[in-house]
This record gives sequence, C-alpha cells and structure tokens, in this order.
Amino acid sequence: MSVAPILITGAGQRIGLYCAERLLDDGHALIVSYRREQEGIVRLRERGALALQADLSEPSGIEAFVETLKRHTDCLRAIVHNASEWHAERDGHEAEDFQRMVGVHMLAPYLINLRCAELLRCSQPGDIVHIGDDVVRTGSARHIAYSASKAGLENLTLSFAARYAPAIKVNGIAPALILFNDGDDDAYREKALAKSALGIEPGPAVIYQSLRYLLDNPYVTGTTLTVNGGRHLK
Ligand SMILES: NC(=O)C1=CN([C@@H]2O[C@H](COP(=O)(O)OP(=O)(O)OC[C@H]3O[C@@H](n4cnc5c(N)ncnc54)[C@H](OP(=O)(O)O)[C@@H]3O)[C@@H](O)[C@H]2O)C=CC1
Ligand SMILES: Nc1nc2c(c(=O)[nH]1)N=C([C@H](O)[C@@H](O)CO)CN2
Repeated sequence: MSVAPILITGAGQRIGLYCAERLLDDGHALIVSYRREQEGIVRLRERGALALQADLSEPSGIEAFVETLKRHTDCLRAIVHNASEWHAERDGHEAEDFQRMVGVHMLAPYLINLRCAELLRCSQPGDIVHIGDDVVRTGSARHIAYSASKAGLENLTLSFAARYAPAIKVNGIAPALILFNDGDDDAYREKALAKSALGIEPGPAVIYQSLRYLLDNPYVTGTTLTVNGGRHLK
C-alpha cells in the first residue's frame, strides 16, 4: 500500500464511491469525506479508509473539515474534489441552492486547495483533480446556477495549476452523462442518451480511467479532460 493517502470528497455513493473502491484496489491509502452515513461509507471503513463527515457547502463546514483532516494526516498523495449538489432552478429556493452549489463546487475546492497544498508537497508529485461537468461548454437553461458553479470550478483548475507547478499538478475531468439517477424515467433517459454521439450510459469506470491517467501522467497540468460521449458533435 502506498503511504501518503488520497483524499476524495463525496465518496458515499455512485461515482465517488466507485473511484474510492478502485483506489483501494490499486493499493492507495484513502481518506474520504461524506455528508450522510451510507452503506458505502461503512464498506470503505471496513476496507481501511478513514471517513470524515463534512458538509462542504459553507465556510464553517469546510474549515472544520480541513482542521479534522490535518489532525489525521500531514501528507496527501492527491485530492479529488468530487462532492457535488445538482439542483435545477427551484421556485423560491434559487438563492439558497445557488449559494450551496457555489459552496460545494467552488469554495470547498478553493479553501481545501489553499489549506492543504502543504500536505500535497510531501508527495512527488502531488495531484489535485476537480470533477466538473461538460455542461460548462454550453451552459444549461434548466441548471443555470449549477452550470455556473461548475464553470467556476473549471477556472480554478487553471489558476491553481499555475500557482502550484511544478510540485503539484492540478487538472479537471468534465463528464457528461455517466450514471442516471434512480428517479430518471424512460423518456428522460432516452432524451439524455440521444444528446451524445456514442449514446450510452457508460458508468463510473470511465471516470476512474480518467482519474488514473491524471494521477499517473507526470506531464499533464492545467488540463480538463472531456468525458462526454461526443456530445459536442451533436
Ligand atoms: N452522474 C453523472 O452522470 C454526472 C456527474 N458529474 C459530476 O461527477 C461527480 C460525481 O457525480 P455523482 O456520483 O452523480 O454525484 P452525486 O450526486 O451522487 O453526489 C456525490 C456526493 O456529493 C456529496 N455531497 C452533496 N452535497 C454535499 C455537501 N453539501 N457537502 C458534502 N458532500 C456533499 C453527497 O454526499 P451524501 O450522499 O453523503 O449526501 C454525494 O455522496 C459530481 O461532481 C458530479 O457533478 C458530472 C456530469 C455527469
Ligand atoms: N452531483 C451531480 N451532478 C450531476 C449529476 C448527478 O447525478 N449528480 N447528473 C448529471 C446528469 O447526468 C447530466 O449530465 C445528464 O443528464 C449532471 N451532473
């Protein structure tokens, strides 16, 4: 097992949980953040991961998480910012949702990157990976605030890559449809699949392949990998 742990946020379910398990399979020590205690977190603990509870939507929760993290480690191999809230515009909740998504998608990566760069410098190299969204390329009529917050995250990739080179590489992954949600009906699924040239729901392995590439490639920084099935071709 490699000594310096990898931190992945939002690892309680779906893509984050899948990538956390694959990192463990590949012999990495692992620290995860979660918001709700779920079966996936129990399983990660059983496999030796350190699980830290955190709500990353507000400054106090983010700072408390960083303080707890630093009590458990003084070295990190990588930080993967995966935690995310995906809200369409909701009447009467626009400002609250906007602030929450800017919090989770921008403020949390911003503060964690600033506060934890010292931990990453013990690894050669250190890596930061932001999980964004291909929707940044076009915007979204139904997820305006979500798309804008992910656009901000994509810009953080450029700024932190410039600030932290050469000791730390900073990159992004911009997925389009990877995994449907349980409540997605057939009509929604058919419409979503038709938006890409490849027309499939690929599942989380394609995100882990992208994460693995970024962790293993010593000559890539300031880059956002598009993993969108060719949506830009339609
Ligand atoms: N699924 C897809 O098809 C696509 C996903 N993406 C991006 O990929 C990443 C993973 O997607 P997916 O697995 O679907 O994500 P989910 O919607 O399943 O959410 C991932 C995790 O984020 C955590 N989270 C949400 N809000 C907060 C918060 N305020 N503080 C701390 N943690 C929080 C949740 O924790 P808990 O469960 O404990 O509440 C959840 O486990 C995300 O960044 C997403 O935006 C981009 C495009 C497509
Ligand atoms: N945090 C999340 N972000 C996103 C999700 C999700 O389930 N959780 N899902 C999508 C969709 O797959 C979209 O890409 C296609 O409908 C986007 N972001």
